[in-house]
Order: sequence, then structure tokens, then C-alpha cells
Amino acid sequence: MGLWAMVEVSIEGVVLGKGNFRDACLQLGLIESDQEWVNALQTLSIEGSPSDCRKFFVTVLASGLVSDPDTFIVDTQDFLTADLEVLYNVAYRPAVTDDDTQDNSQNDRDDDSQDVMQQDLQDIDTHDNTDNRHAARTFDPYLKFRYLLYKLFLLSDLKDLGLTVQNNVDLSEFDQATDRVFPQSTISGREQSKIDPITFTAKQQEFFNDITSPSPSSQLYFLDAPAGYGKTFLENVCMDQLKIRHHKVLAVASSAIAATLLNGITAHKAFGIQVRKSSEYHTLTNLKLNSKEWNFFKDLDFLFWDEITTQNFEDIRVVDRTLRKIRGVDVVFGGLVCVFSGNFRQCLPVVKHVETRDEAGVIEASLLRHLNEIKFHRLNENVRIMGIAQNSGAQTYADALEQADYLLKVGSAEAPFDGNLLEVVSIPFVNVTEKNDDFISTIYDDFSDINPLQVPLDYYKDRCILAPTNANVDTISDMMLRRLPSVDDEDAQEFSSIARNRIDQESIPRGIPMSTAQARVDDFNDSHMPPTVLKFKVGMPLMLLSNILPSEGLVNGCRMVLLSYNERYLTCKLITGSHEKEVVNTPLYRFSYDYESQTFSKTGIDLTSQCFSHGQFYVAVSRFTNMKKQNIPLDPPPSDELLRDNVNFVHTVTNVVFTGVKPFIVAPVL
Ligand SMILES: Nc1ncnc2c1ncn2[C@@H]1O[C@H](COP(=O)(O)OP(=O)(O)OP(=O)(O)O)[C@@H](O)[C@H]1O
Repeated sequence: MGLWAMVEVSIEGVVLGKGNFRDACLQLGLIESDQEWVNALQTLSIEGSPSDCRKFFVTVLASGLVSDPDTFIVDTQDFLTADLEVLYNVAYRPAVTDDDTQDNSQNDRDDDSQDVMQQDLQDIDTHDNTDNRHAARTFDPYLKFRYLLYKLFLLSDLKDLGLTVQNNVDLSEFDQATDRVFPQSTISGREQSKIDPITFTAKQQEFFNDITSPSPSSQLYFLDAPAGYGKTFLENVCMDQLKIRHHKVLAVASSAIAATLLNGITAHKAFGIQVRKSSEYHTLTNLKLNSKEWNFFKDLDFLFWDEITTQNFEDIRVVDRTLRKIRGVDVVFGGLVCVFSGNFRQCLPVVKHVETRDEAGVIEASLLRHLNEIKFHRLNENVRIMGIAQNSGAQTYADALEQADYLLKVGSAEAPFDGNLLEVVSIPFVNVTEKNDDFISTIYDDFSDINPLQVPLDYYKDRCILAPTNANVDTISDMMLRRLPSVDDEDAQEFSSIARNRIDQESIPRGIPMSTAQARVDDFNDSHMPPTVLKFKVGMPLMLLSNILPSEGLVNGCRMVLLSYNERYLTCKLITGSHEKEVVNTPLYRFSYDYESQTFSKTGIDLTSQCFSHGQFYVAVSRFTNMKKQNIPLDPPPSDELLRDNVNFVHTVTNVVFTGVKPFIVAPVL
């Protein structure tokens, strides 16, 4: 149920009337009004700059936390525009004449610019924006204020939120701001000198040569690679090379976190994909004819679309239709060169035992109906494992090969099964351990003697513990928190994501006892909801569990280190994605401490709960570079006798593979 769904609110038999879910929560004192966010901005305006305030403002606005955006702007604009006068003065400072003395001219100029600003503010109050005097001005505070918001790359988000944009605002000066979303032909990150020394595997080289050649051999490609075969790496290098050659390239993915790894955006955002709510499923685009986005696709040269295996076919079809229309060419994808990629072995939105057409529709749907027209490039070397084996000598080549082979079998459900039990796979190589402090210390060092803020960012970037359920994540997080030393003797502080500590008898509807209201708040700790209570310690690593603001790197799955916090927002440094190393202020909102895919030097998996969805075990185990070095907690933990007496005992875990994907999994040929 969405926040805006209409519900009849009643608690303990007391009917509170009809309203939307947010109203209900407000009435029950579970959430606060927008005043919460006004207060947060007030706090931030004391500790941070107006620019920090603006970013935070847009973050809470874009994440749907504010009920009344227009009032919110009015209530907070002083914090957002505290530097407006300074900016204005700089823009309007009259030219200094030779006759002016230094001191006098400065005072005069300040007076003049303030006058101009006051006059303009008056104009805004008394005239609408079509007034000629306004048209003559190239710079006024209202436009400046809008400009500042646009600069945050959120024009479309603001529009979505129903904020009106003045018709006569000249958007040309905002073009630069949106370049980040729809990049021009500039190289990002890696420079030519860094591309040259790259050594590809043979298959990577083949793909690179094909896609970067003056005339690619196909218009549609599918880059097929099991986990760790260097797909993301290769795509990034190819895109950089194409940009160097002045091609216009766009990367999209079905999830925001995959998009950030390719310096791109989600397919939904790029193509304005919208789902029409009707009994008949139908997808539309909201791209406007001849809009900036529309024109961007007209002369786009290459589209890289990752995780297309999890994209519904209706979405792909709407992109096909849209591109034909925009580019005026009635051939598939409007003749644009497209590189699709994805991995059917990895997590797809299908769940155990539910293999009906509807649930598994994504498999059928995403199977690019254009299979005949697509040229497949299949990578065939697990660079994550084999690269390490060859370079560091961490394990023998034979061991690495054995592990790579095991992974492929896990992905296609061909790994050794335990007897007749489908879905249960043996987990060889690893050492089974208990879930205790020793397990944590195999991944994270003992920091008791150092200031956690001095730990290099790369340290956390390079390590993770994966867990199949939120409950497992919580216990690991508690263990991590206990290990982390306190800065300034501050113990971990606990925050409730709902207004538990602000519940008082007056805010509770008539007839409901205080204890019941508090109990209801506590009951909200449900596995389907984000945790209601979060504990923080400065220096701890965090992972965000919501797409708050993709344009600023705040996406579901992004990782960060906590620099400071208060009861309203956190200040963190991002450690993943295209915004790595940037400092962000983010509202206290849906955080957890588990970690997503990517390559790590030290990984742990907590298997004290079983994996339950397609590809979950495969994704987890494919993060290991050397399985023989892994300690894995299982449930129940093996008894001492078992460990002592059965040296050859092979442990098993659940490995769910949706059989519908099997026909599409092709084993790599060496
Ligand atoms: N040619 C190469 N030279 C050096 N390192 C490489 C090369 N190809 C891949 N790698 C490294 O191998 C690791 C795995 O690559 P990458 O993350 O691109 O794989 P992937 O196929 O996208 O995996 P997954 O699907 O699991 O995300 C990364 O650390 C990457 O930097």
C-alpha cells in the first residue's frame, strides 16, 4: 500500500475517519509533519552552508518525505538563499571608474546593488513575470532561486512533485546542469593514457575491437557474462574510448546502483518510462516532443543497457517505439547501436516456488524478442577469480579454476546436490564457523586503538559481509557496532525512524491508551519494512536502502561512511559509485548495514538463514576471490563432534534457481 492509498484509520476499535496512509500515520503520531524537515534545515543552516541546505532541501523533497512542497519552500527559503545577496552583489556590482576612490566606490557599489535587489524583489511582488522590466533583467532573485534548484539536476523531479516552473524562464542556462544526466561527448573518469595499458582477456578484446571499430559489425549486441567475468569493467572502458572518439554515449540500467557503476542513469529515468495502471499492463513514455531529452536521443550514437535481463519486455518495447519515433527511422531501436547486458543467473524478481507465468513474466518478457537480430559476445574468463590467482598467487591456478567451475554450476543449478533434495547444494572448500566476533574479525580488523574517522575510505570499500535477510544484517550490525571504538567517548546512539519519543498523551487520539500507542510503534519492526530503530556510531559504514536522490549518488545500495549525525540528518562520505568521496547530508531514512555486489578483497557471508530467492546464493558466493579462505557461519552450527569426526563432511546450503531461466544460460566456452 502506498503512502497515499486511502484507508479507514482505526486503532483498537476507535475509528479515526478516512484519509490516506500518510494522514493516518500523522494522526497516530507515527510520523511528524513537514515541520520535522523545516527544523532539520534550520539545524543544517547553522552547521552547514546555504549550498548544503539546498542539496538537503531537494533530497527530502525528491524522496517524497514532504507532504506540502509549496509551503515547504516558503518555510525554508531563508535557509536556502542566505547567500543570495552576496551572489547578487557580485553579479550587479557596477563597474569601477578611474575617478572612484577605493573605499567610497566599495560602499557605493554595495548600496547600489542592494538597491537593485530591493527594487527587483519589489518588482516580483507587484508584477508578474511577463512584465517588460523583468524581461529586461537577465538576473533576478526569483530566477536565481529557481536556478539554484535546477543546478541540483532536479528539474524533472520538481516537476513530478507538482512544483510549477515559470513559463518564461529561459532554461538555456540550466543546460549545463542537466549535462550530468544526459552527458555530452566528454570522457568521464578514465583518460586515454589510462585506457592504453589495459590488458584485456581475448574475448574482452574481441568485443572492444568490434564496438569501437569505425563500423561495428552489428547494431544490436548482447554482452553475456557470468558474475566476475569483467562485464562492467569492459563496458566502462568501451564507453570511455567511444567518448574519446567524440561519440555520444548513454549508459542505463534497470537499477540505480547498477547505473551508478556505469556512470549512467536508470532506464526508467532516461526514457521517461511510465506504467499505466490498468487491468491491461501497458507502458508509456513521458518524453516530451522536442524536449531536451528528446533531442538528446536524436543524435545519440551508443546505448549501453545493463541488467536488461531484469527489465520487463513492455519497458523495452516502449523504448524501441520511442527511439523509432524520435530518430525518424522505422528500424529496431531507431537504428541506434545498443549494447545490452545482463546475467540470468543473478537475482531476478522471481521467488522460490512461484513459477507461474505472471511471476516469472519478467523472464519471458525481458527476453529481447529481437534475439535473431542480436550479436552475442560471450566472455569466458572469470577475471575476479583467475586474475587474482595469476597476479597475487593467492591460490593455485587449479584451485581458481575449480572455484570458477563451481560457480557456473551453482548459477545454473548443476552444482553437486545433496542427495535428491532439489535446491540444496553442497558448499565445498569453505570453513564452517560460528557467527561470533572471530568471524567478524576475519573481515574487519580490530580498531579499538584508533579513531574510526582515520580509517581510509578504501578500507570499507574493499570489504563486505553479505546476508540473506534483514534479521541477519541486524545481528551483524550490532556486532560491528560493538567493535567500533567511540569517537569522543560517545556510545552508539539509537534513533527511531518514527516519532516514538515524541508520543505524548495529547498527540494520541482520544480513547487510545498511551501504552497501546507506544506498543504499536514498537510493532512496526516488521521484516517487510525498513528497520524503525537505527543505531549509529561515527565512522561506521552504512548502506542506503532507498533511491533518495540518484543524481547525487544517493541510491538504493550505495555505501557510505558516517562522519557525523544528529537526530534529523546524517553527514556521510560516499564510498561507491560515480559520486565516490563526496560528502552528503541525508535524512535519517531507511538505512541498513548489509552490502551489495561488486568486487571486494575481503568478503564474508552469513548463512545462518537460508537464501530464498533466485540467484541469491550465486551472487553471494561469486563475490569470493578465494573460497578456501572463507569462514562461513551456518545454522545450525556444526557440532564439535561433527567437525572432529567427519573431516570429509560436506556442508550444504539452499540454492534457489528458477528453472525457467535455464534455457537462456549458456556456459562459457573456453
Ligand atoms: N581486463 C581487466 N583487467 C584488469 N582487471 C579487470 C579486467 N576485467 C575485469 N577486471 C576486474 O575484475 C573484477 C570483476 O569485473 P567486473 O566487476 O567488471 O565483473 P562483472 O562481470 O561486471 O561482475 P558482476 O556481474 O558480478 O558485477 C573487477 O575487480 C574488475 O576491475
